[in-house]
Amino acid sequence: MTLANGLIHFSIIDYLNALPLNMAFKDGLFEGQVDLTFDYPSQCADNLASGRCEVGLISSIEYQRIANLRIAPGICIASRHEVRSVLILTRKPLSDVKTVALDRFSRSSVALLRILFHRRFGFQPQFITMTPQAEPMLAEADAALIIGDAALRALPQDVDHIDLAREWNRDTGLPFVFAFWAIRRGANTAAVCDILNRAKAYGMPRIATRMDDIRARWPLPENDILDYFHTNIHYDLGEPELASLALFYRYAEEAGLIKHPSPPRFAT
Ligand SMILES: C=C(O[C@@H]1C=C(C(=O)O)C=C[C@H]1O)C(=O)O
Repeated sequence: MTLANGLIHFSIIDYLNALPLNMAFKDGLFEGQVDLTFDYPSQCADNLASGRCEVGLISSIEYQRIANLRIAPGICIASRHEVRSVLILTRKPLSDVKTVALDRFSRSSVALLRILFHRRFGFQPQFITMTPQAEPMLAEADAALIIGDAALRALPQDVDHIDLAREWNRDTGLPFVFAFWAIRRGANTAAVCDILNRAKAYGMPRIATRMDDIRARWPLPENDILDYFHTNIHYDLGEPELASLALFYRYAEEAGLIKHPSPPRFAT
């Protein structure tokens, strides 16, 4: 489905972690070719599923829930050790947690948390889904899952912070792939991949030169922002990331979160 005006419709995450991938879109590099919607991860996936967009930056788990997608090769939002922005805040050891408030904008991290409970403890706590705000979440539940920009804000320090990428890496030795670009069947995949590759090459080298603008929107210390992009998050989808995705999908199936997983298929 190409929209009536001939533009390709992209649904894009607007968290700090997506900036290296979306800066070129924001700077208008593809004006006249693309139509943009900025949304939360869960909504990007829903837009792709419903056909409201042709290309979405979506939670990796959603690839298994939406038919006929192709993944843009070589690009993802992933973390090797600590991601810093996908956190379980908890007052109790996880084995004692009975209720978890889930960030309503997440899908991959929700699946990752459920896999962690399934594999480590063999039970699922009760879940409620909430807007990501630590205090109200922790007033309702023993633990809270918070992702993205909300996890980078000041958080209560009198609770434990568990970094989900670190937990995954401890258990598997692998990075974790939170999100990637997925393209609906019928879209011009060559044109889309060209845009996405150009956007990826454009964003990262400009992060350091845009620091004032970035800090106006995300008021964090400059070094924290640079560390986040250089140490916590990475954007290359290669062999370790593919191995990780295969394991993530297998565990998700074992935990009853998805049906038999299809292997990742890439756009050409
Ligand atoms: C690393 C992150 O990855 C995110 C986590 C997602 C999810 O849990 O579904 C989706 C997109 C990414 O923005 C983050 O938000 O901090």
